[in-house]
Amino acid sequence: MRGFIHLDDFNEAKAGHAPTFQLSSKSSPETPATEEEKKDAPVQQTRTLPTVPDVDIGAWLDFDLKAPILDALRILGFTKPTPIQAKALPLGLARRDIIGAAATGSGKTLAYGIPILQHLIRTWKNTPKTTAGSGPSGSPALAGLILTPTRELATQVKDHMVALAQCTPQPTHILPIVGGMSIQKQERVLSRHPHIIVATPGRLWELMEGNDSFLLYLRTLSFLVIDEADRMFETGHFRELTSILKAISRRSVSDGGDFPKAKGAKDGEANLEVTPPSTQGAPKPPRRQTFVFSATLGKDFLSSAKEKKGKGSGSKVSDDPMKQLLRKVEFDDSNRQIVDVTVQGAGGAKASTLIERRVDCIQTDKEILLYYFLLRFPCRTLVFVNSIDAARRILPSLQLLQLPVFGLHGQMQQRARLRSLERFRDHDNAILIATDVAARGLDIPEVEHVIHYQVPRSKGTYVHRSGRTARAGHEGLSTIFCGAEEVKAYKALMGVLGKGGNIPEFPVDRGLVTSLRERVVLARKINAAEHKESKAKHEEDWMRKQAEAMDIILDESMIGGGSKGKGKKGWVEEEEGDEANAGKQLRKVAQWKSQLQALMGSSVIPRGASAKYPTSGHVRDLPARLMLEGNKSGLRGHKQVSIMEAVRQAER
Ligand SMILES: Nc1ncnc2c1ncn2[C@@H]1O[C@H](COP(=O)(O)OP(=O)(O)OP(=O)(O)O)[C@@H](O)[C@H]1O
Repeated sequence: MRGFIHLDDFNEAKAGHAPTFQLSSKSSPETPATEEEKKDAPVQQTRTLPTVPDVDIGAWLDFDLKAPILDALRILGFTKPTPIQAKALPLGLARRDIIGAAATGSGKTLAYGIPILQHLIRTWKNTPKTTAGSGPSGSPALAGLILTPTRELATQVKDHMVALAQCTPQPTHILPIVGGMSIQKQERVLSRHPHIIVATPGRLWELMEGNDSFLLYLRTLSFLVIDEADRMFETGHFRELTSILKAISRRSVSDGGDFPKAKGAKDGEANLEVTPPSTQGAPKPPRRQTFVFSATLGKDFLSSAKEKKGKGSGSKVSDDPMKQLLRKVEFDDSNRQIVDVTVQGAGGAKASTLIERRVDCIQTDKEILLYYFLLRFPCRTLVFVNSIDAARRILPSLQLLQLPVFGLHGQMQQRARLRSLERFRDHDNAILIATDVAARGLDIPEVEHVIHYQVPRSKGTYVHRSGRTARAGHEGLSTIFCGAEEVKAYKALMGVLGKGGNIPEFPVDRGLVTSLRERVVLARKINAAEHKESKAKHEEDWMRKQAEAMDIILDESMIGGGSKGKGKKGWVEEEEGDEANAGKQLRKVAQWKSQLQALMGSSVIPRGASAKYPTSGHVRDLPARLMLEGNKSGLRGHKQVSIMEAVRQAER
C-alpha cells in the first residue's frame, strides 16, 4: 500500500524545521504487482525533509519561486542567481521557449531545471491523469524530459535536479535513462511514470520503439530540454534525436502523421511499432515549453535563431547541424527567446575565471611533460586525449609511476566509467585520463587543472574540455600541450578562438623535466612489454575458445608466438627457444621494475645540479627541489606551490 504527501501538509512546514511527513491515506493509485516491481517502485513511507539553514537568499525572491525550491537553494548555499539564471528564469517561469547560451560552469542546469520544478509543484494537485495510467504520486503527466549527449552528464543532471527537489513535499521522481544499465529495469521503473526523465537519446529511443503507452506518456510532456544542443545535433546522436523529436511531436498528434518508421518497415507500410498511439479521448496534451541550451551555440546560430522566430523554422534543407536543430525542434512559442550571456568573440563561451596556457614540446616528450605537471603540481587534474588508444597507453604508465590516476572512455563498461568518476571526485589530487566523453557538462568540484594532451580537433571541444575547470566562479587553469607536428592544428584553433594566434606559455622547468625522463622511459618500457604479453595471451585465449566452440582441435603451432614449426629446427627446439625468450623477457621486465622502484625511492635532482652541493647549483630553488621525492603524492617535505600560484609567479 502506498501513500503520498500532499501540498496541504507541506504548507505547514516552515524553513528551519525538519518535518517528517506521515503516510497520507489519500490516493494509492497503483500497487506494485510483483516482488520485483515492489523493489523498483519509488515508494517512500515517510518523507523526512532536510533541515534548512538560515541563509539569506533575498536575490531569488523576485522570481516568486515556490517554498520547496527556495529551501533547496538555501541548503545548496546558492545565495544569488548566476547571470544566465537571472536572465532565463523570468522567461522560463513565464512559459516562454528559450534558446540559451552561457559560459561553461555558469549554472545552465538550474536555469532550465527551476522552471520545470516550479511547474511540477504548482500543478501537483490538479494535474490530470494520463490515459496511460498515473504517475508514482498518483498524478502527473510527464513534467520534463531532459536530453543530454552522454550518460555521465545525464546522471549528473539527474543528481542536480534531485538536489533541487529535495524539499518538495511529495517525493519527486527523477529517472535517468541511459545506456549500459538494465533495459528491463528501466522499462519497469518507467511504467511507474516518473515526473522528470533525464536521458541520452540512444537508450530513450530504444525504449520508445514499439511501446505505445510510453509514447503516450512522453506526449504529455510539459518541458523539453535539449542540453549541449550543438553536440546533440552532431553525428552520433542525430538519428535517434530526430526520431524522438518526431515521435513526441505535438503536430503529429493532430495530423496523425510524420511518424518515424518501425525497424524494417518499407515505404508505404504501416509503421507498426511507432504508429502514433490513438489519442482519442486522451486529454489535449499540455502546452509544451522547449529549452535549448549550450555554451557553444555560436554567433551564426544565435543570429539565425533570432531571425527565424516561429514554429519550426526555415524551409531550406541544410547540412549544418545547428540549422537542422532549428528546423527539427518544434517551438510552440511563436516568440521564442534568445538568452545569450556569453561575450561573443574572444572565446566568450569560456568562464572569465579560466586561465589558459600552452606548452610547446616534441611529441615523444609529452608523457614526460605530463608526469612533470602531475608530480610538480598535484591537484585534481583532468587530462584529455584525442583517442581511446592514447588513454589506454598513458594510464598504465602513470599507474606504474604510482600516481592516483583513473581512466574514462567510451569503451569502458558503464559501471567502470561511473566508478572512475567517483574516485576522481573523492580523491583530492586524483588524475583522470579521459576522451571527449568527459568534455561536456561534467561538473566535478575543484578540478584545478585541465590538460589538453593533444590539440583538440575543434573550438567546441577546446571550450568544453577547458570548461571542466574554472566553474561556478572558481579559478582554474587549462594547459594545451602542443607537439611539433601539431603546430598547424594549434594555429587553426587559435584562429577560430580569436586569440590572434596565441596563448601564453607556461614556464616549465626543463631541467626537472629531463631528470624525470628515466622514470617515464622505464615505465613506458614495462607498460609496452606487459601490454604485448597480455595481447598475445588474449589472442591465444580467443583462438582456443573459437576452436572449442567449433569443436576442432587447434594446431598448437599456430599459437604461442607464431614462430613454432616454421623454422629450420625441429619444433621441440623451437618451443624451448620460445620459452627461453619468454623467460628472458620476463627477467628483463622484472629488472626494469626494480630499477623503477629504486628510482621512485630516490630524490629527483634537476639536471645540471649537484646533489653533493645543493646550494651551488645555478638552478633557483634547488634545495627545495632536491626534496622532490618519488612517492605517491609526488612532493614530500617540499614547500608546495599550487599550479595557480606558479602561473602568477611567472607573471610577476
Ligand atoms: N546560483 C548559483 N550559485 C552558486 N553556484 C551555482 C549556482 N547555480 C549553479 N551553481 C553551481 O555551478 C556549477 C556549474 O553549474 P552547471 O553544471 O549547471 O553549469 P553549466 O553552465 O551547465 O556548465 P556546462 O556548460 O559545463 O555544462 C555547479 O556546481 C552548480 O551546482
